[in-house]
Amino acid sequence: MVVGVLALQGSFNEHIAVLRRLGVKGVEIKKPEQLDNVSSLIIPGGESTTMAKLAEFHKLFPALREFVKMGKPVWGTCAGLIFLADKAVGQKQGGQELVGGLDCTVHRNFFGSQIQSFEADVSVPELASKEGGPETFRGVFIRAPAILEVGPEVEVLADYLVPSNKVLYSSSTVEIQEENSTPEKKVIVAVKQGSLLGTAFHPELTADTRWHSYFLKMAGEVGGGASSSSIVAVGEEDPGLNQQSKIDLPVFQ
Ligand SMILES: NC(=O)CC[C@H](N)C(=O)O
Repeated sequence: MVVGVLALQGSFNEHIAVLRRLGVKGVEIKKPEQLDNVSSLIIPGGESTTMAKLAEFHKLFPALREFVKMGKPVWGTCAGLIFLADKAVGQKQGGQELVGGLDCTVHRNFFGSQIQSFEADVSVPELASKEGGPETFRGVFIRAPAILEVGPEVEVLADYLVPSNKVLYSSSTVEIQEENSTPEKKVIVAVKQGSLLGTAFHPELTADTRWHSYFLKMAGEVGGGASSSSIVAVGEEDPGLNQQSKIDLPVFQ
């Protein structure tokens, strides 16, 4: 099984490294025609406005939209999630082009600016039921988006209770605070809609490979390309992963 990883900008190398650890080849996608050689795609985190400009320059948008429309599995992480959303708010002036397909509205910098990036455990019941392991996942949120609204077809896979000490100060989030009288707010940070998966955080920056494994199974079901034996289950065959709860950010190895 070969998984495409959009390699215009951002953490594509880290995704390819995780795939390698799971015994799966990840190939860089930089041009529209390269999408013909893969049956699933990861759109990494990075900076969505820059990524959109590069995608436009390389004439990738029509091919990416076609890929999504054909029902091929696509996973967007962070900026990738923004790319996949039907609607994004908090965009730079003039907005930015989106691939779309995922029936949701995201706030581009929901948690504030770069220095308000953080790590937190998010609740992941569906992931734990499919992949085993703990009911929480260590989310690395780097100037992360959040999902504000989802359509009826969208399954919520993870949410995060924003604690009161993380009340946000940046101008991009002021309107969110004003709308809510209580400072605590449960926000959606991972969703699935058919063959589309979106996470607001960066699973490729942790040692826990369950989201990758989950996506590979989605890709296998649609493309018939992944046998479950080609996917290393977390905590089973890789002894290093038994220590995953102790490892926060070793990441790119
Ligand atoms: N880590 C990320 O991918 C950050 C995404 C960023 N908020 C954006 O607008 O693109």
